[in-house]
Amino acid sequence: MAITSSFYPTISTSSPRRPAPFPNSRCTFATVVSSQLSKEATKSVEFQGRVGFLGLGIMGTPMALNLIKAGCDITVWNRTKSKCDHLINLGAKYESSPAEVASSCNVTFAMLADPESAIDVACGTNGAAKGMGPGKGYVDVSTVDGATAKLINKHIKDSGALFLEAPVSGSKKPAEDGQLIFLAAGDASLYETVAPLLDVMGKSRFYLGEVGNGAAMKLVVNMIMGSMMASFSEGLLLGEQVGLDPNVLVEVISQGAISAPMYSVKGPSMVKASYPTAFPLKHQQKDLRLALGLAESVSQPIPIAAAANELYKAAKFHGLGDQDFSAVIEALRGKLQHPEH
Ligand SMILES: NC(=O)C1=CN([C@@H]2O[C@H](COP(=O)(O)OP(=O)(O)OC[C@H]3O[C@@H](n4cnc5c(N)ncnc54)[C@H](OP(=O)(O)O)[C@@H]3O)[C@@H](O)[C@H]2O)C=CC1
Ligand SMILES: O=CCCC(=O)O
Repeated sequence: MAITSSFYPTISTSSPRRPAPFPNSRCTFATVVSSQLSKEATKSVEFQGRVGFLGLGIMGTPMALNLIKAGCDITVWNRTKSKCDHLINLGAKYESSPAEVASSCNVTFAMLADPESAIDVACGTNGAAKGMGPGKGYVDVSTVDGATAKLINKHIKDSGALFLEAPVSGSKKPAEDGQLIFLAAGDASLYETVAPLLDVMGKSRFYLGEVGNGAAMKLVVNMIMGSMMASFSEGLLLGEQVGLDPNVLVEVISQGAISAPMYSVKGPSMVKASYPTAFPLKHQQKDLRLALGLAESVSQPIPIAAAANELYKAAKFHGLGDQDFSAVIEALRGKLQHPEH
């Protein structure tokens, strides 16, 4: 059924059965692919078709794994092939390029690092667009800017296929638990088709209308998150300097109006100067950079985010890019200097 509303949030972990969109596909649904997986599977999927997954990093791996657990017929590709091995051992197929994955699948998801890699994987030589065509769909769940999403949309649409951007809110643990929040925009019929797959990987999904709106929503959310973490870092260090117990400070914050899961989850590790990577700092800085571009496009001042971005840049310059974004606190300890100083 065509979707006419430009904005409607839905919260769902299951979908009604609908006619098979890909009648010739080899996918079965609601089947468990191995006895090893059957113990872990928490959701099954009502989706008939072969599903491609490009990009098996911190997020892509657990997202694809949840699709396998739910009984999907998955084909994977990753730039570093060794990262495919675990999923291949669990039943995933492998193709040696994004184009071949797209060619062999009905819908293909992509979870890439940044705009450059998202464009290269979708539109480059042997990119997914080369394997796309009528009846297929491409869903980019990477965090990119609107211009990138629109460029990829054009390449995919030029092939006759459908396109959806669907960046996610939620980090490594929600990805593992199938608790992500999808911020989707683009072809409404593709959104309907892949809804059962989004419901396997996530706890909720929002359809936001035209391509670019998903990226904008994601960048605004992550701009706020980056500033919150920078501000939290300042508070922890100021408290430390005036002799407060940082663990008590974290507890006080958790009981008040500014309580946030992020502070309760990350705070105790930050107090120990430990930053196990869930959301790499380099990606948070990328999102602040992209949010600054978004703000520039409408002449909206965002001075807090701009200041926070400088901290993340300094932390990245000093080699903390692959650590968790909570390592931004190190840029405030007085030991790191900004690269331009
Ligand atoms: N981690 C998190 O908490 C969240 C991340 N995101 C967003 O999701 C996306 C992925 O994040 P995450 O999984 O953490 O990132 P990772 O850095 O763990 O993974 C990045 C992926 O992109 C691939 N990649 C990077 N550069 C290229 C390239 N030039 N060509 C082809 N592939 C490339 C990597 O391949 P290879 O293995 O070969 O390096 C890897 O598969 C990012 O846009 C991020 O902002 C969104 C929500 C939460
Ligand atoms: O883009 C990363 C978001 C991380 C989160 O929502 O916790």
